[in-house]
Amino acid sequence: MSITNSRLYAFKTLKRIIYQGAYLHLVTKYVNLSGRDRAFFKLIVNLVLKSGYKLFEKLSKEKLSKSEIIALMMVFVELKLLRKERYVVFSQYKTLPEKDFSEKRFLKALTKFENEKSLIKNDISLPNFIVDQIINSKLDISGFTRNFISTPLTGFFILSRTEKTLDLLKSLSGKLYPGKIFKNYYYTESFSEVLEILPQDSYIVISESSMLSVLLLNPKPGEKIIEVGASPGGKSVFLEYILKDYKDKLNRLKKIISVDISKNRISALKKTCEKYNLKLISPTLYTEKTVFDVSDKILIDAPCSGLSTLGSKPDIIFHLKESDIKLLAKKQEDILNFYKDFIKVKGKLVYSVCTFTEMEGKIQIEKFLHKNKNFKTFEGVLSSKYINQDIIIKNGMLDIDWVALSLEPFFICCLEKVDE
Ligand SMILES: C[S@@+](CC[C@H](N)C(=O)[O-])C[C@H]1O[C@@H](n2cnc3c(N)ncnc32)[C@H](O)[C@@H]1O
Repeated sequence: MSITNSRLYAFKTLKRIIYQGAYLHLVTKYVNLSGRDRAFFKLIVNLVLKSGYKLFEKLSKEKLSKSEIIALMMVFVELKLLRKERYVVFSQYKTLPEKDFSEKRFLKALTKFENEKSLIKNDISLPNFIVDQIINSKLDISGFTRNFISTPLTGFFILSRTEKTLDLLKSLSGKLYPGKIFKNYYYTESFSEVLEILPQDSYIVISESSMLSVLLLNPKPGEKIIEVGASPGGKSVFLEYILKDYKDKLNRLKKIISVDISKNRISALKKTCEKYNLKLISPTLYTEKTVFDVSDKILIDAPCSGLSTLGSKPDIIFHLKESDIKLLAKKQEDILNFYKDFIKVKGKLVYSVCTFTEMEGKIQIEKFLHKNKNFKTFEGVLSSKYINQDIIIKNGMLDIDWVALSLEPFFICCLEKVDE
C-alpha cells in the first residue's frame, strides 16, 4: 500500500513547518487537495503540531532523520488520537519516498516507541517554558488547553447591514453562533461554506479579542490617531468602521496614520485598504525619517510571542524559543518609549499583544509606568453600542474572564497621559 496524497502532503508540510520555520497558515493555504483529503490533511497537521511536542523532544535525541521523526509523530497521532489500525498505519508510512528515510530504521523506532503513545497528548503538548508562562500568567491552565485542542470556532464581524446581507444571515442562521462580546459577530463550524455566500467586503475575519483593543481606544471624529503595527489591517478595518458610523460627523473625520515597519506587510495593509475601500487609513512605512504629529490617541498592536493564538496557529509551539520572549519584550519596550512622546496631554495610549506572558504584558506596562510618571492607567466603564454588555476597565484592563468565555486571552491595556 502506498502513502496517500493527503498523508504525503501533511508529511511535507510538517517538515517545512517544523524544520524550516514555515508558517502553518501560509503553507496550508495553497494545498491542492479537495474534499475528504483536504480535511484529513488539515486534521493530521493540526494534531501533530498540537499534540506531538514531547514526542518530538524525545525523538530528536535519537539517531533518526528529520523525515523519520515527522513520520513517527504522524504514526503515533494516527494510532492514539485517530485510533487507526496498526497494520494500516505502519504499511502506509514505511513507503515514504524520501532520500533520508530508511524503512528499516523507521520500523525499529516504531517498535521501540510504540509503548510511549502517551507522549502524544490528548489536549496539547507544550515545551516546558510555555507551560511556565501559562502558570505565571495565572490563567486557568486546564480551561486554556481545553479551548486550544478543540477545533477553533472561526469568527467574523459583519460590516454591512444592508437588507441583502441581513437576509443572507437569516438564511444561514442555523449554522451561526452569536459573538460572546460583540453584536453582529458570529462563529461558525462551516466557515468556508458560510463565507462563500456572503459578499466579500461585507464581513471581516477577526477575533473578538482583536476588536476589543480598538473599542477600548474609542476613536472619535476629529481626533488625530496613530495606529502602530497596523499590518495586515484587521484592526484598521474596524477603526474605520467605527469612525464612519458617526454619520452626522463625517466631515470631521481625519486620516489615521497606520504605521508598520515591514515593507511586505505594508503591501498587505494596502491590499486590505483596497478590498474594503478604506479611505481614512493611511498606510505608512516606518523609516528613521518618518515624522509624527502629536496625536489624541495611539493604538500599539505590538509584535509579540502570539501565544494566545495557539489554537489557530499551533506552529508557534515549534517556532518560538524561550529567548524570543525577552527579545520581543525589548522591542515592545522600545516601541512604547518611542511613541509615548506623540501623545498629547489627556490623550490615550492602548497597548495590545496577542499573548499572555507577564514580560510582554503586565510587567511591560508596570515598567513603563514606573519610568513615565506622567502616564496613568485608565479606569472606567466601556459602554458601546457594538457590545452586548458594558465592561469594567480596572487598572487599564478589561475585566473579562477570557478563558471562561473561550476568548483568546490578549493583554490589552489603556493608559492616559496626564502631564507633559
Ligand atoms: C500583531 S502584528 C499587527 C496586526 C495588525 N494590527 C492587525 O490587526 O491586522 C504586529 C505588527 O507590528 C509590526 N512592527 C514590528 N515592529 C514595529 C515597529 N518598530 N514599528 C511599527 N511596526 C512594527 C510588524 O511588522 C507587524 O505587522
